[in-house]
Amino acid sequence: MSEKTVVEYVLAAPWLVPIRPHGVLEQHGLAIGQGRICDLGPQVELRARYPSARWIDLPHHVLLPGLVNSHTHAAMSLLRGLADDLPLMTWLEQHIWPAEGRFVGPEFVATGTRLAIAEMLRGGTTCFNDMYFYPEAAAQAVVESGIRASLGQVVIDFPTAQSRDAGDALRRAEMQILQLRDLPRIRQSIAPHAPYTVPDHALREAKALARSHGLFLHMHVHETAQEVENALSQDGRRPLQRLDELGLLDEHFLAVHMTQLTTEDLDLVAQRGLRLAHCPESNLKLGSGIADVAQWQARGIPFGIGTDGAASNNDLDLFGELRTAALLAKGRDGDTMALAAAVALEAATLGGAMACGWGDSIGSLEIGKLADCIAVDLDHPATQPLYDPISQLVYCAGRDQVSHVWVNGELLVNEGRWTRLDWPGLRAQAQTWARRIAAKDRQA
Ligand SMILES: CSC[C@H]1O[C@@H](n2cnc3c(O)ncnc32)[C@H](O)[C@@H]1O
Ligand SMILES: [Zn+2]
Repeated sequence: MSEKTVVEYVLAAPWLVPIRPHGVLEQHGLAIGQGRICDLGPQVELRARYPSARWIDLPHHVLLPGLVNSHTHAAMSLLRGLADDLPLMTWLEQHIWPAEGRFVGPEFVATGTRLAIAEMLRGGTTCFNDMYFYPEAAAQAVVESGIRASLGQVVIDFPTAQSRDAGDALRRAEMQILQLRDLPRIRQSIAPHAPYTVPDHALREAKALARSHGLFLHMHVHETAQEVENALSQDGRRPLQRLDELGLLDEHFLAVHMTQLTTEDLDLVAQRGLRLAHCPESNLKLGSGIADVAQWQARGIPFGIGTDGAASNNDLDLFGELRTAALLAKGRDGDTMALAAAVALEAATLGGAMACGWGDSIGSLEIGKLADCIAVDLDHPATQPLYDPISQLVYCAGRDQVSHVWVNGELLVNEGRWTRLDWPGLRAQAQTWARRIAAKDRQA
């Protein structure tokens, strides 16, 4: 930090989980100034060092980095509950894609993204990695809300609300990258939807575009067994192998889902340095499979945790997702260490930050990092008595216990209430959309 940074306030709590280094610090505080963490240390020392800074006491709370949602389709919050209990391709082809074709446009995306941001912020998510149409409308919602996001420029090779085919989508992406480039708290990716919806030439172009702008690729890969089987019968290769032969796979590639990996696939993922996004609840609900996160860890493959969209999850609750991830891995393998609590929490914070284009700037509470931070109130029957705050956070705390949320040092949730957001107005807009969508759905 520069010598001149002025400490504006100090957050003080009985427990602080910095993520890096591992462990729990007791009676520590964070000094914040100009949107960054300027100091971190025992409260007695911070009091002496910054006698005139505003002191914010959080007497029953644990402070930790804001959670990072490594994969979502924020605007799909408006399609929550529209089609449940279906496998992926039936869900997409018979319900979601027709609904998106009818309703998606900039207004839909702006309202849906605002609704998703409201839900995510209240639940302790300070950054999300999005893949959806009209990212410029999502960007507007991000800027006005104060949250942080990586927004994907979608590439898909069929007619959608926003483009005719993959070539058209790529041309649009190229222009939009420049439009969104300098917006605050926004980074971007190129997001080819999936191996089965984007042809080789467009994947090569997507990679070239990403490279030329220093962006990462964000793609659904090996989500279901059917995806892999279809690719094998149509093309003779597994999708990952095809992506590798096209030169796409490296540390700037975020592969989402990855529930279907052989030993050879896992070796390739590790060799190429891919980053993965684990979305256990969406994978369960769509019956897609269960990712082998123990093998990911055994090979040192970095990963984050994502909710996927609210139309397949059906919530954007990263605390719930964390718990599902930690429990599911143990049940899958009969191994209680398949995903330990502290590892799951690291994936939902630092792992997500690294996977979604934010490098080392967020995801842990360390001096010099951006001040994205949350307080969870442990004075609740669900989290008492207390032996280990990390255990409480992963195995029993609910998102309603998130009391305060700061992004870039700005307080966006104060004692469980949004500071910037107009909830009655937003709820009315979301309900207007729901009436329209339900009316059409009844006609169909
Ligand atoms: C091209 S914008 C994103 C596109 O993806 C669809 N989608 C949502 N969830 C999933 C999923 O789990 N697998 C594949 N595709 C998904 C969404 O409806 C949009 O059309
Ligand atoms: Zn998805």
